[in-house]
Amino acid sequence: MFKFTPILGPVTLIETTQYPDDRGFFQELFRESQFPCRFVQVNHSFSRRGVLRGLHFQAMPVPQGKLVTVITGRIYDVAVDLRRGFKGWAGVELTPGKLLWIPPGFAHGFQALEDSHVIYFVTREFSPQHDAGVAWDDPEIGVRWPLPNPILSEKDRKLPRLAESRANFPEDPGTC
Ligand SMILES: Cc1cn([C@H]2C[C@H](O)[C@@H](COP(=O)(O)OP(=O)(O)O[C@H]3O[C@@H](C)C(=O)[C@@H](O)[C@H]3O)O2)c(=O)[nH]c1=O
Repeated sequence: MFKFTPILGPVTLIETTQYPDDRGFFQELFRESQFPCRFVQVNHSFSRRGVLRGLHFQAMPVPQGKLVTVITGRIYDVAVDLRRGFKGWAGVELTPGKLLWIPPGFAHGFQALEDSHVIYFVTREFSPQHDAGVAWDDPEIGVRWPLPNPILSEKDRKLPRLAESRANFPEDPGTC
């Protein structure tokens, strides 16, 4: 069983039913009949508390949709609407059993609120030549990150602001 809650346009929070018993619990994370997107790659990253990854997207013609969740820990997950220019952002806390669907055309980033294992299913294979992003702290976007002094990758420290990267924006990224 899944509960779908729209967060920002097509960005959707998905809550899955957990079936606890003496052993622990069972949950479905994805079922094609409930959510008809095709996923072609599954990623796993581990982040220590305070780590911030983002804001990333895959440029045209290979934009990626992402279905993100945590296996252990807690993250603040952020989607930024970059379809035909910046249209807003949304953030939601994810814990095990909660997933966020981030469609193609949105940049994605998260900050780990605890040591967290994150997994996400993506709709296109990773293409290093199309790997793109915008600065996590771009004031034009104005994401309110929960923890100060984030731990960043070298790459994320150098990402351009929106104003310098508009040419990369996905114009018509499709829905899935
Ligand atoms: C994303 C990705 C990275 N890599 C490699 C490239 C690099 O050597 C190493 C680490 O890559 P990064 O520093 O880009 O990893 P990371 O900063 O975790 O990038 C990820 O951030 C989150 C927010 C997303 O939304 C993802 O799509 C992805 O962009 O892993 C792959 O082989 N396949 C992949 O799909």
